[in-house]
Amino acid sequence: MSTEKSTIIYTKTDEAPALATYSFLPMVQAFAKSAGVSVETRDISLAGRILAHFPENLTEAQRIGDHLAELGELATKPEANIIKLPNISASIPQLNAAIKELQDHGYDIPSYPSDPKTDAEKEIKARYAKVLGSAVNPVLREGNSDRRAPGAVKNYAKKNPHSMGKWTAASKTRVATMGKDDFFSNEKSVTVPEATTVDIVLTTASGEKQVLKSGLALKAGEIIDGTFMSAKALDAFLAEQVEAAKKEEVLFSLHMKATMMKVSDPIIFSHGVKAYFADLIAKHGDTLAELGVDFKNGFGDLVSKIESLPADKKAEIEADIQAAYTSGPDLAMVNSDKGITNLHVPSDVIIDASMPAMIRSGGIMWDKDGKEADTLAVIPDSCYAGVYQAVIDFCKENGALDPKTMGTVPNVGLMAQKAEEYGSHDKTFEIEEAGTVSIVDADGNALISHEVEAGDIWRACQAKDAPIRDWVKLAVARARATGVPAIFWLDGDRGHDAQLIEKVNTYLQDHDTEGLDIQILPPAVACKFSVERMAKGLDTISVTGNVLRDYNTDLFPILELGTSAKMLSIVPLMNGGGLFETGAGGSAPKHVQQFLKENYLRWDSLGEFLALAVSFEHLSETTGNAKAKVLATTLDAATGKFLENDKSPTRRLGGIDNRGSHFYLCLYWAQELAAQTEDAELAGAFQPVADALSSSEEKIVEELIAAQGSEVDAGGYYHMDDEKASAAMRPSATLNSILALV
Ligand SMILES: NC(=O)C1=CN([C@@H]2O[C@H](COP(=O)(O)OP(=O)(O)OC[C@H]3O[C@@H](n4cnc5c(N)ncnc54)[C@H](OP(=O)(O)O)[C@@H]3O)[C@@H](O)[C@H]2O)C=CC1
Ligand SMILES: O=C(O)CCC(=O)C(=O)O
Ligand SMILES: [Mg+2]
Repeated sequence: MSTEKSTIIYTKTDEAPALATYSFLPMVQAFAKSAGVSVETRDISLAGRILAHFPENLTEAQRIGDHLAELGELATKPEANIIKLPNISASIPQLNAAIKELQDHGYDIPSYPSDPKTDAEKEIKARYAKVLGSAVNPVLREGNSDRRAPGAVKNYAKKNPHSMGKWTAASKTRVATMGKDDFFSNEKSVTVPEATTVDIVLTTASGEKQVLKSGLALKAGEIIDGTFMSAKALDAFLAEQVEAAKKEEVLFSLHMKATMMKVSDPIIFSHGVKAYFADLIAKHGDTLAELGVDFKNGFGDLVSKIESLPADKKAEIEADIQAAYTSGPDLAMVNSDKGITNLHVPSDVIIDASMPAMIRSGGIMWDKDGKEADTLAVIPDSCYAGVYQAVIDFCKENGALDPKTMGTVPNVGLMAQKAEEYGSHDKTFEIEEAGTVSIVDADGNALISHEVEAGDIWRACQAKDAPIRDWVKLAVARARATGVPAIFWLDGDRGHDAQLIEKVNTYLQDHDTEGLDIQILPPAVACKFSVERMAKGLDTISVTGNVLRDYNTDLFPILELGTSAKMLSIVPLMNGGGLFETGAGGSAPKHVQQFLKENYLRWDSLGEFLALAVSFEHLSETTGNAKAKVLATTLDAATGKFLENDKSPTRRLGGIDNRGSHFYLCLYWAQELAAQTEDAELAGAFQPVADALSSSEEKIVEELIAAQGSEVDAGGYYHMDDEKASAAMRPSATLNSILALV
């Protein structure tokens, strides 16, 4: 064991998790200090990432380093110990809002040039491209994913079940997917035996060769895929679904992952907007082109850009928008009070959370009047759509699942080194001219070729061999540790999965699988199998690729626990370090809105508590710091007590919120530390803290609750003012003074 400095990195992110950090981090730092552990922050918030890319525009005092790049490097080293809170994966509307706020705060950064003309503008756009979409997680995730609901959390959910909507056989909700001419059906995949370098080349009908990407290095044993979605087929499919939703009298809803699939999915989203507003766009095409409306940013781009039109022209378009709403099917709404539809902003409806939330609610979404209605959930590509249909079918047949009795479906996900679709951004292209796209190796051999037409979306993905081996190993380890069946969700009829299945079968032989139940099933079948077991109270590990890792770790937790924020989310880094993600959910923008309006933060930090305990434990193992081990076990015990006593934020003003829940965690943690007998020094140090917190309980809770009820100023949304936000999140003078003594 080395005796290197014990350091944990705690990330500064965005929105609700960032607010929670102002309250929770000082507590963590105070407790960690007693074990000689320093907890340092690094800023990977959207605002921080923007500023890091424009140092020359900023004063010395305004500059911040590229903390994301720094952590990306750290993640490849054995000493890495990083606690990662959810951050914004920005769409262009979010990026623009963050830039505007920073400019208003006196930061001289450039606006986002959506249509760059000069080289300078192109360079700015390229810098912003590094900030857009899911820019953080792929950099840090140098390991595969182990996400599960710990026993204490699962038991808490069984005892305190969240409400579930009713499901009946009469529900008209269903999933629509292409099933042909899409990424699933066109996928071709090969495993390269030796390391090589490939180019992606489009040969147009006239024989001209356009290199779309050159010098893509592949390692020996790496899987590479190529596939495309036909734009014509997509448009025909979407037009049919608009018709179908109207005919079936259900809401039209489109579910994409425009943040993580930041190249392909905004394009698909734009086709969705164009399908719904086809007549409007045909009629006003010239005006919209002049305005530079880009439907990849959603219908909201039109809504904001027509503001600059003369009043009569604007009114004409607005009337035609209303006509579109009247003649088309009702749209699922994101916010019916504000008239924001499912098609307004591509980052508002994110499939991993939107589909489970819809299923949890009994298959309903909300219409323009805020009324519940069944929905046609449009998921164009058919790689994974069948998973949701399988759950819907089950619920229609059997009624809603019951959180009091249902089993759990943890996940082991392949994601290291930008595996699969989530690593495809730099290899995804909207084809400009018909021809053949090929992946050509160093010897000039075409490994994969596709005939494409203009507008088709072509993409390549990679999955490296070492992460796949590691993933199989992790799956076997989890199956062994739990004795629960482990199902690989892989479809031999899909190009990529067929390659993966071969590797899985090979690498399983490296392990002792005697007595374990390990199966390989296509995703929809695996889902049906798992849900049927779940309903009987049985557990089943889902072992999946990167996309289903994302989908399943919201789908099952949202059904089981109400939210994926309560998940334990561990990324054992391949070089020995640990990345501990907090929960599996997003950053819940609506929590911030509520906080600013009424000084009440509903965010549940349970994910942070769980991550912190495993982080201390990992630290104790890698550095031999025995006190860190005591912090870990006492924190786990405190979290158990926290759940038992139900000290999570209540949902109403006047109950304890996020800050109150942090206080209780602190109290229980101090009590556990004082009571343990492993380390007398720690026990002695925390006895007075526990006593002080305990005797001041009433006063502290009163002070925390007294702060609620009125508007609060955090100094910003994307770029908060540390002093103001900290003051707002630490309103109990009594609690602060006790913490100062730790
Ligand atoms: N790892 C990461 O960094 C991730 C980041 N994101 C980012 O988060 C943002 C929003 O994402 P989206 O996927 O829509 O999810 P949300 O953050 O909106 O979460 C969905 C719902 O889950 C519940 N919820 C989530 N977290 C908590 C919590 N800690 N406490 C209580 N309830 C919670 C709430 O549901 P209810 O009100 O029904 O209880 C919430 O409305 C986006 O900017 C996205 O890019 C998203 C996923 C992961
Ligand atoms: O990186 C992102 O954009 C979101 C990540 C996510 O949803 C997940 O990891 O579950
Ligand atoms: Mg997710």
